[in-house]
Amino acid sequence: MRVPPGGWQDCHVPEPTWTVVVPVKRLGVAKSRLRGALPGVPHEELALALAADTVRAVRACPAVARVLVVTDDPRVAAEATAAGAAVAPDPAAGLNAAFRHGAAVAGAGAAVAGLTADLPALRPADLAAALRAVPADGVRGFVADAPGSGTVLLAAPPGVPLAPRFGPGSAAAHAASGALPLPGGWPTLRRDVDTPADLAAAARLGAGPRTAALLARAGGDVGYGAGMQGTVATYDASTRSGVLLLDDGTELAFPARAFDASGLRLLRLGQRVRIERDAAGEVVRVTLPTMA
Ligand SMILES: Nc1nc2c(ncn2[C@@H]2O[C@H](COP(=O)(O)OP(=O)(O)OP(=O)(O)O)[C@@H](O)[C@H]2O)c(=O)[nH]1
Ligand SMILES: C=C(OP(=O)(O)O)C(=O)O
Repeated sequence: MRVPPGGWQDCHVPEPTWTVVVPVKRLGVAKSRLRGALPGVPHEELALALAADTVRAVRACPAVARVLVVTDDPRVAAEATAAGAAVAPDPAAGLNAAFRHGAAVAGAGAAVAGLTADLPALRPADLAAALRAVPADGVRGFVADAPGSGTVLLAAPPGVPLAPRFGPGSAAAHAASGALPLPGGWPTLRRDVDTPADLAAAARLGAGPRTAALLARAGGDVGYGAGMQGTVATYDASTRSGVLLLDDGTELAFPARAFDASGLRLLRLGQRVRIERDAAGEVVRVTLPTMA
């Protein structure tokens, strides 16, 4: 038997090649639950790194023919283009509209998968295995996130509308709409990053280079904001709540219980404070930097 010109790999039946749609919010409003997760790192840098690592892994996935980033953010668009992805404008009507628009740009005959842009530990092999597990018989497949309630991937074979139902409780919504939950482990695919605790989990799995560089810049720890500082922008003594201004210029609301936990009797506007947050990103304590 003669070896084909490209070697024996030329004998493989070509696998379906997917167009992967990756929507990314404007960086200033993206990933709000992660604000302050990495002390000393501007929030937009972190949101950009999460998306850049996600897109990089998708580009490196052998089952993927094309990556389409749906965004209105100029920095995200520039990075996506440099990474070899196509960019489509955000219809500015929410996440599902962004997915639908990406699927429409991909074309009716394409195999289209929608993927969230917050998967910094994603390995191309996990994504390839999930895409290969999508049945070819007209049924959509989806992959739930690690907690099980959300969705990280929704994939529709050619000719099947993507019909995305992302948002709170999306795993149940996708199942109810007839999509099959894909059963693999794929830990780096399921590890979406919404909170500081998720970021720490992604770091343990092995974050991509952009996110890893920011983790290193922050000293290697996701501190849940411990050690983070800011100033008091507003304080309402009647509700004991207010808004803090972080050093990167972003605002963070704090509830009464965070003030109550401080033992302070009042806060002054412009006062410098130390901020402690829990693993979900909520402010749990506001103290003076001099307090133990
Ligand atoms: N293009 C686009 N992307 C979106 C939109 N809403 C959410 N996304 C992206 O969808 C992915 C999953 O959304 P979420 O996990 O809720 O992220 P998020 O809304 O940035 O984060 P939070 O502010 O913490 O809720 C993220 O990668 C977002 O960038 C939207 O309206 N347009
Ligand atoms: C939008 C979603 O993401 P998250 O729950 O991560 O915000 C979703 O799971 O559908």
